[in-house]
Amino acid sequence: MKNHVEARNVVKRFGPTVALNGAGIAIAEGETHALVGRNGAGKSTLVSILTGLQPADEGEVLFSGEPAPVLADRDAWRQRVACVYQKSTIIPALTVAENLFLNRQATKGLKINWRGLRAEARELLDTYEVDVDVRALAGDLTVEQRQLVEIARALSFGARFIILDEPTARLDGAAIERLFGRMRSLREQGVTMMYISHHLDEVYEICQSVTVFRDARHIVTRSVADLPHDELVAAMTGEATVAYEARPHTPAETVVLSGQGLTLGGRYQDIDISVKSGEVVGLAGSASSGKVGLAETLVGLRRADSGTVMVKGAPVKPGDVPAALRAGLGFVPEDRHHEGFVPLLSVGENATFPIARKLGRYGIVSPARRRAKADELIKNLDIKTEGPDQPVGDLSGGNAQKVVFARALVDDPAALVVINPTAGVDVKAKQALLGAVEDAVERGAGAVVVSDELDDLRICDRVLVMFHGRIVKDVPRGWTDHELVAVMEGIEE
Ligand SMILES: Nc1ncnc2c1ncn2[C@@H]1O[C@H](COP(=O)(O)OP(=O)(O)OP(=O)(O)O)[C@@H](O)[C@H]1O
Repeated sequence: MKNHVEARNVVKRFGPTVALNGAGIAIAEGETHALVGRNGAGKSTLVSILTGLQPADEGEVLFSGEPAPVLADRDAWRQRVACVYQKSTIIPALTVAENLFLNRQATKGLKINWRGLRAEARELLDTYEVDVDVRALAGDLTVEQRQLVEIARALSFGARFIILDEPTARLDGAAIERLFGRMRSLREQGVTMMYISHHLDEVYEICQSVTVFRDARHIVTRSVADLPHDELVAAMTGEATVAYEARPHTPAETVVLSGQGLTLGGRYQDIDISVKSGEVVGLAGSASSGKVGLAETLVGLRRADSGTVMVKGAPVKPGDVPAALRAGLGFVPEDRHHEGFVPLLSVGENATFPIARKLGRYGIVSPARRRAKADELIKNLDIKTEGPDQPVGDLSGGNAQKVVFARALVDDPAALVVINPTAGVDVKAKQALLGAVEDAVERGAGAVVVSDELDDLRICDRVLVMFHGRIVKDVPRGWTDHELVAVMEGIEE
């Protein structure tokens, strides 16, 4: 079969870091090809080179056997390749129609023909069966809708190669199935796709072949049918890895975090929740269940219309994150780009932010102490970085997530609230992060784990399942996937 896309012997350096070291990939026409590897392996760097956003230092990129266009020729790139990123390329303050026709508006003379623009946008979305209002602001779309708009936009430029970079990281089970349905039909129409994910079961479900990168190099390319799961993991990590075993906990009687009578219009109603020292409580449910809104209320990112949040028995000022942190909460937010870290600050500054007061006198942080603490966190969470002084914005996605985690743990919180804690982290790093939650719990913290991942919920002593804004069931440890999913989907109570 002909190769639709090829990257050969690509080298890319960022200062002292070699992000790609002679790596390559060959993607056959019409296939869905997975690219997997640990955090920092070089996947996103390859994406930026395959989409013409960055030049390679060495090596070449070919589309259908022809050399890639020069970087400045954006139109030529758009006709060849598009990427649906974790972070959207869509502009939130513009409408869907404007986003679709940015830089190619239907003009009448010098004036933009808005009616024409909307009609064209509607026609385009209809062609690709995307049911989204073209007048809606892109910022108001759900993650799923936004991805569909991005795919339609890519196809409308004539691109027959689409890269999906961790597209399921923020989708619930039903939305993932819809995305896969759409990917299958794109494939039937001959579209070639590259699929990046840390969910290896998805790779087996939706891809025909897989390429593994490790430490900036190409390790193997194989048909998924010929590469069993354990061999795939071994290729990624360079060693045999066993599945994570959740540990038993012994909760104390003391309640460290509770919410009483919490209601937030349109999100959740009449919630009572309490978490003991030494206990892990899960929150599960579909995207509309209210679980994230509830967790965000516990940490002060949202303010409930009524009800109280208490940490260690004392009420916390509603809707006030600093007050929640002072009261003893540590948290990992859903959107690390907005609430998680400050990209221009260093790994050390971000990770030790909550304890800045304690690291130096009179509010001045001693650089030596910050560095020592940061070194410890980098080692414990296995963060791949040049060192504590590197800006977090330069880290790979999964490693940035670990910095957010480090920050949540740094002040020995009485209660930990983590939302989709392992989003974007690799199979081995997941184990390190879940282990870090269990370590904190063994030191006496209580934890709330909000997740779409059943594997994350396995460390929970009980899982509260939410449905349409209410807690419908308190499921003790020992559930099967099928049982929990049935309750989450409201099929079974
Ligand atoms: N702009 C940059 N400046 C400095 N280093 C960078 C930059 N971009 C990437 N890197 C480094 O290059 C390496 C490869 O990163 P890349 O983002 O490609 O990894 P990845 O495989 O996509 O990881 P993840 O699974 O975490 O998303 C990392 O060590 C990262 O820190």
